[in-house]
Amino acid sequence: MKILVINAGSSSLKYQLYDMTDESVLAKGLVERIGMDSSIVTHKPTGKAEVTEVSEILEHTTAIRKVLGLLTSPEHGVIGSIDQIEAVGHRVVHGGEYFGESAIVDSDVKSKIRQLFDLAPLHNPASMMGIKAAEANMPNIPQVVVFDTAFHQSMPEHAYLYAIPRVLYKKHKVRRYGAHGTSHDYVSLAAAEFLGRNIEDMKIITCHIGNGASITAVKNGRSIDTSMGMTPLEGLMMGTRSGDLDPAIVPFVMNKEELTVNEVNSMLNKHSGLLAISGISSDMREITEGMQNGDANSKLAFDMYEYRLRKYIGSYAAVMNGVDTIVFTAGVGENSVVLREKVCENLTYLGVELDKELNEIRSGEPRRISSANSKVEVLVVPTNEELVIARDTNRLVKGLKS
Ligand SMILES: Nc1ncnc2c1ncn2[C@@H]1O[C@H](COP(=O)(O)OP(=O)(O)O)[C@@H](O)[C@H]1O
Ligand SMILES: CC(=O)OP(=O)(O)O
Ligand SMILES: [Mg+2]
Repeated sequence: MKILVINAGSSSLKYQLYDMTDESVLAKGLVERIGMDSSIVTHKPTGKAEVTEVSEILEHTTAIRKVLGLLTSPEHGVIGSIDQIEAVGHRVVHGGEYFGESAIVDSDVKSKIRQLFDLAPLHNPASMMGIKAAEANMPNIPQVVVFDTAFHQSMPEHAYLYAIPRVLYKKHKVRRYGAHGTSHDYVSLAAAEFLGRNIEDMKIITCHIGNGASITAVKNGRSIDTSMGMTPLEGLMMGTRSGDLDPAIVPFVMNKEELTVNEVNSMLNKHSGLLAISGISSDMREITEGMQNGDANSKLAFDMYEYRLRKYIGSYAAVMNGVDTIVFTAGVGENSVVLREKVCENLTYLGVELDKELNEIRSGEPRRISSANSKVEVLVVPTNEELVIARDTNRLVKGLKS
């Protein structure tokens, strides 16, 4: 079965086409700047040259039409016709309390995703645009949704409730949901597999640190706490998001700076984090470079990012009464040698001992970076959210057919 996986953002659309007979990727790519003056399409067909095109793409339906055109084009394509795509799998960030697992899209599922717009105003409307665009272009094939929040539905009440009037949970479902669950689930299982251990007996801390960043305590294979909250703003410091802050700062700043709700939301989501502190960039590569060139603001941004990550690792060791495995994943976690080194340097109290040479090895495979004497296994496990989405889509669509 050939499955198209779509991860739609408000102005971007990432895609991967899988052949599920061997889980190979036939092509992948990205449409950026949808709705802006010039959109950029980058298409990477396996075994053929990469193409970049600049064109005007005003909305997601056109973006998908463009992608389908590239996938079937004689020059850059990898399939003869759109009919070869048998299903589409979508990443949806927020599934609220409705979805503990993936689902086949129908009108009820769409209505629930829409009801969650309020809880994830930056993410769910974009997912819905992706779903609608896929339906418009491929009306006769099943669509599956895979939720970032699903893996975290196992959190106990004492971890997911906020200490605010309970009526807010009853009336508006204000609680912690977490995100990146597809990734935390995948890398924790891959870590257990790599170590040849049963995940049921493990205490794992998974650090998914990319553009968005979150950390999860995975005990006996289940998420028992995670740093993202009702929305993907809480927790770690991120590229452009503040992460944790005193909630009293919000009304204070709104008042002093005469900001609207939208403005303060935008400040915390898009103009904070590494970008705000460094004044240079949200990208950890540029921060590291700045730090190495002696830029004090880049160093401060790096130090704050690392410090906050280490605080969470300590607190999740506390909530699980110990930790046997720490996993680094996503853009920063998989690539930043220096961040992993700085974090581990200060975890010796847990029995962590980093092997600096192993830490410097670059590879796309799961690997150990702790020494043989370390009491805690420290691993780098490349994440693959798209593959999980393709697998879930495959499983659900096969179920539909049988
Ligand atoms: N070699 C590297 N060193 C440090 N950071 C890196 C490196 N390569 C990528 N990154 C970081 O990874 C981030 C992107 O992570 P990724 O998981 O791809 O994000 P997302 O999926 O949220 O867009 C970039 O913003 C960059 O900061
Ligand atoms: C939920 C979230 O933060 O997603 P991303 O890392 O893709 O921004
Ligand atoms: Mg990501």
